[in-house]
Amino acid sequence: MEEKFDIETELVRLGFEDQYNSCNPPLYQTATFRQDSLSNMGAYDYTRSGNPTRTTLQNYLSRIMGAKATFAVSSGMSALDVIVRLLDPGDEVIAGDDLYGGTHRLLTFLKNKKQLIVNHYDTTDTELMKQKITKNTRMIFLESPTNPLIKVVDVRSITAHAHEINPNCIVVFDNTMMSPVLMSPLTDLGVDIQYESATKYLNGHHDIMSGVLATNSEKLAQDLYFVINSTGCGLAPFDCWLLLRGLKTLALRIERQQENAIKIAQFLITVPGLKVRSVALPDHPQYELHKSMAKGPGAVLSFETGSVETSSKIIEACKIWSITVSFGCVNSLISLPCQMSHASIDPDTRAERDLPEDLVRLCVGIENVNDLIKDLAAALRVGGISVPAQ
Ligand SMILES: Cc1ncc(COP(=O)(O)O)c(C=O)c1O
Ligand SMILES: N[C@@H](CCSC[C@H](N)C(=O)O)C(=O)O
Repeated sequence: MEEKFDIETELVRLGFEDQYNSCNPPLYQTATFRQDSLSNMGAYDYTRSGNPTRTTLQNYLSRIMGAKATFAVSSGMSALDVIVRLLDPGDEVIAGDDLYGGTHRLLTFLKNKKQLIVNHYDTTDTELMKQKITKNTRMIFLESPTNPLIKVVDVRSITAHAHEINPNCIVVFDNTMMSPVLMSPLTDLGVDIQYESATKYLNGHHDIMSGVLATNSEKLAQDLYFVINSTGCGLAPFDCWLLLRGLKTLALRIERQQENAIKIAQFLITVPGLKVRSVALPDHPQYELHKSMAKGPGAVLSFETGSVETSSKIIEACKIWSITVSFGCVNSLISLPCQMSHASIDPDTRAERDLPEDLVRLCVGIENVNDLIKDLAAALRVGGISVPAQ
């Protein structure tokens, strides 16, 4: 059996074979492959069905994610689209009430078309989840920590319970907020499918859109591949190549982003009047639960100021923090989720789910942390907030 190393080593080791021993994986920028003869198609015929650069990426991701099979597709949302196609009309699914806005949008679209029965619950309430999961629950969608409220879900208990009630229930976990460096839901928490928006940490440079799906079930792997090949959402070769390049520095980037994020959370709690949400802070209500599932808090945090006007002023006064959706990139981003990433959740639903309109989300990058804190402190003052001298 091939020796397996820690993820920091696996990320730079790549571990692929090339006829010329090239140090980096070759880019097979081709749509089609010639056949030797009519009867011998060879390993590849058409890039929608498979491409060697995509195979290199997928094998590498499988080692990193502890998966039997991994697939790279054109975005995080297309990963979710592939997953929901495994369901039959009328199937019952359970989803969190603080899922990423785009996830909520796709599930609501399918619900409104009467293709699925979708019920949203507070997935941080494990007892409630245990009551709601029945033998008819076909799929459960979980995220932890949630984006943008940073709520933590007991993934292990919910998954074990779901499998006990219905062994065919597919538990799907969106690991975009943590990445495989910080959390291994497939191997450690027992979920059936792990997916991530690789547009975020995995790539880390905001120059491609991509999604990855991973599973340890051969049956699910076959079904997922069938959908990917049939719909043609497999990641294009050049984007696979860029993702391979970005992945090599994943552990380093996360380490630095997380270190900066912890210092920023510690700075924000010294500012009177702000309600800070971060799993880096021991007073987070599920600090211990998060620690039991992940190796660190990640680099996304949020805070409330008490008014949308104040939050907007702060966001617009930042010089280093750019007003941008997304996260997981090397540069620091600031946003107002209700008007940006989560605008696709209608205002009534946002209010019902206690998603504060003034919530500011910070996605911390690799810059000098003192510069980031100074910039944020100056912006908070522009917003009329008194900031203690650092
Ligand atoms: C938690 C989470 N999951 C999935 C997605 C979808 O990923 P993508 O933008 O790559 O389609 C996003 C962001 O877009 C996200 O924040
Ligand atoms: N206009 C986009 C918004 C993308 S949000 C990206 C990211 N997941 C985040 O949380 O910032 C859309 O309609 O999807």
